[in-house]
Amino acid sequence: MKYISTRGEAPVLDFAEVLLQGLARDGGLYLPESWPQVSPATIAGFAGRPYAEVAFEVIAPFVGDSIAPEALRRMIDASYGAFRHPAVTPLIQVAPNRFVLELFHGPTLAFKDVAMQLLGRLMDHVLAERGQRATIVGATSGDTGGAAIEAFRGRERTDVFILFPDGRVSEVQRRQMTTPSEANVHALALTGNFDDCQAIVKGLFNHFAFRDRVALSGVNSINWARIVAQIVYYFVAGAALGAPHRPVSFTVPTGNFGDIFAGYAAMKMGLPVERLVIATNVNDILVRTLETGRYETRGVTATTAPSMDIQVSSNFERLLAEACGRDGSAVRGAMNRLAQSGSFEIAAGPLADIRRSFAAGRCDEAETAATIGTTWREAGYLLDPHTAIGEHVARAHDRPGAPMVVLGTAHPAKFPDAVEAAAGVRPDLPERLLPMMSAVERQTVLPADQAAVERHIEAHARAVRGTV
Ligand SMILES: Cc1ncc(COP(=O)(O)O)c(C=O)c1O
Ligand SMILES: N[C@@H](CCOP(=O)(O)O)C(=O)O
Repeated sequence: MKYISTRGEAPVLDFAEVLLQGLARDGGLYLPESWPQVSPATIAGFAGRPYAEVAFEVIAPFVGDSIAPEALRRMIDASYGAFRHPAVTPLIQVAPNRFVLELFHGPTLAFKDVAMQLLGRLMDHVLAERGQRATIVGATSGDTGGAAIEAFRGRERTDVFILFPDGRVSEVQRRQMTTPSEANVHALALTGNFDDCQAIVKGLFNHFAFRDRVALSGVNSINWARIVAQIVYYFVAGAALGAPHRPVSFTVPTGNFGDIFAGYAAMKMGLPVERLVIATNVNDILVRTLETGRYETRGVTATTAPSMDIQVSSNFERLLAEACGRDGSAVRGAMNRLAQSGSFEIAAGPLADIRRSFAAGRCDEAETAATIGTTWREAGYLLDPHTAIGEHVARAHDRPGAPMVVLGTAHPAKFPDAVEAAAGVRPDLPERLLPMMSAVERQTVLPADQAAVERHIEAHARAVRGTV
């Protein structure tokens, strides 16, 4: 399998290269040259099979001959063996036609673990085969950071630097990043918002001298391997609910558009999907885009669903590339306008194409709290604020015929204050995570400034390895 950049001007790469590269060198995001197809008979056969077996069948065509099949299978087994639920991503019915797909049974209680547990192992494997090291830099609005640190802590071939917005993540999220004591883990609290952190990460990738000096790699969903691992649970849920014989809809709490793009990929691979519904909080750039055809950034508002406090939604570029027939110059034009003026217009054809597969809805703070409260009282099920946003939007898009799956992206115990205020019950952290709540924290506070981040990373490389 080969990969091409959304902007059409970067080298065509194989899976292992894409895994280590993160962002393409033309500033774009990698996409597979074509979508592997999964036949209806294969989808039907996924029902009831162990998660790891389905994962291997879905992921292997994307990996091609970059990694030996036995090694890939071992890494998949180890990744999902670490989940605390035997089904890995169980489906819970919350209404006659609606289900929550619980994606938070991994080590850090968020859906990020599903991909990150595998990504850590894949990167380590490829680096070891090549005798290389990498510097991983990631931006987080709360969950990617903890999941990445958990996946890479103590690994000898990688240093991991996570940029998070100071004071804008929950205490549990912050402690997952600041309490690991391994020397290769670096939590950087930036005085800005998530979009500032993400812009700095992209800036580091576009500063080629720095990128090459530190052997920069990325773990955000700009890295195609993240998306690949997330495609699996769409097939697992779809098959459990009757696919390929009946279509299924998914509502996805959305920020950086990675998770829902994985659903789009599953659909392109043959999963019958009725609707992909984008659910946002008041940071609703994606809802406005679907309504008006104009992608326009505005200021970020802090909410009780901090991981979705995002305006620049990276993976939308992948969807735009698809809708524009992989026309790199059209995508480059849109991204240049976004950089220059903070907005771009989507032409009528591509917009109609996007609207055929996607719907969208927003959920404000009062609606989030009300949804947590009513779901607890009526269904006895405790939602975290991100999943509650999905549940609220899903209710408005529920249709008879196709079951609706809401992606449960985080465990309520990651956001105990918001959940307690809304439902009147305080969700408990699993016992294994309790020591973290009184452990010593270690973080560096930096301005939201690319040069300051570069200096910090290079100083570390000099101190530890005598290089750079
Ligand atoms: C709990 C939670 N829900 C939803 C999202 C949004 O996912 P995505 O950025 O893939 O759209 C995130 C962050 O990415 C998250 O951490
Ligand atoms: N919500 C995310 C933001 C980063 O998203 P990613 O999927 O691109 O890593 C977070 O919790 O950090």
